[in-house]
Amino acid sequence: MRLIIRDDSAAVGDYIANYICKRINEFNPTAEKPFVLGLPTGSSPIATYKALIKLVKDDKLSFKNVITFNMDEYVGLPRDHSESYHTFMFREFFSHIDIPPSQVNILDGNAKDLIAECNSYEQRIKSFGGIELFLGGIGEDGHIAFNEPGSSLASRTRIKTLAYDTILANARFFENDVSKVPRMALTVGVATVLDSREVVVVVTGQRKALALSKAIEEGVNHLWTLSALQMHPWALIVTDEDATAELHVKTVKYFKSIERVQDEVEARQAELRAHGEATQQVGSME
Ligand SMILES: N[C@@H]1[C@@H](O)[C@H](O)[C@@H](COP(=O)(O)O)O[C@@H]1O
Repeated sequence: MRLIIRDDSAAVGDYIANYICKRINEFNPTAEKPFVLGLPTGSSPIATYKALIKLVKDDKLSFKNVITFNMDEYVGLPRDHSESYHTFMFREFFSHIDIPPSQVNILDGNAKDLIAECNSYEQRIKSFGGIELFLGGIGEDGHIAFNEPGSSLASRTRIKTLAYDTILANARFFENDVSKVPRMALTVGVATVLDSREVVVVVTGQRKALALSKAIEEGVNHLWTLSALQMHPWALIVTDEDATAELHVKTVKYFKSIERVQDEVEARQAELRAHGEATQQVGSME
């Protein structure tokens, strides 16, 4: 796992957007071989979405051959409700980029048969050859998507009852009225996220500091489902300084030093390439 620390959430958003841009452009997607991208909602990824929109507007990135799968959606909230994840995604991202709406996949929390909806979502992901890169966010209790504490680390897309802490945290989007927050959601499972070839998680703000330390400094544990990322061969967490508040100083120093050494290796490789010398591909997958 790699941990990248930036000063604030805007810098985190820029870093992740440039990272995703590089991945999509290197993949060189076509209609026959689209790039499959998993996406989250929440306030944390908004800076990333803003930076991605700018890259599209500057002609540095296109979503024409990208297929997206969102992580989760509330159950029973009308699709056009201002706080549904459908509305959120189009308001904050999809309406501002060149993705054909037919390539957007979001769970239908109003489906007549919710179990069938979850199963067909997993099938749809498989039909595209799996997810290339899953971008995720976390809740204060360390949940990824809506995989609340106690979720099976082998879980797949399913119906999930929300933890009371999450309902309280999300009340800010429902006029601070806890009774208006849906009690259930459809969510991809922890195993669905782990199946993707690469996982990138945005963790910003002091509210997430405890979850971050539990997830990366302690063992894999279903009470902090983000910790399952320790089992993934290609995981990256991008965080701001505020969210590192509960980490040991030595943890922060360690990950900063890894980034510094990686930068040095890449600079050296670029220098060698400039001189026409054969080089090996660099890039750390820990
Ligand atoms: N289901 C979503 C999560 O996928 C998201 O990561 C979390 C964090 O939201 P925020 O970024 O607003 O703190 O909110 C909800 O619980």
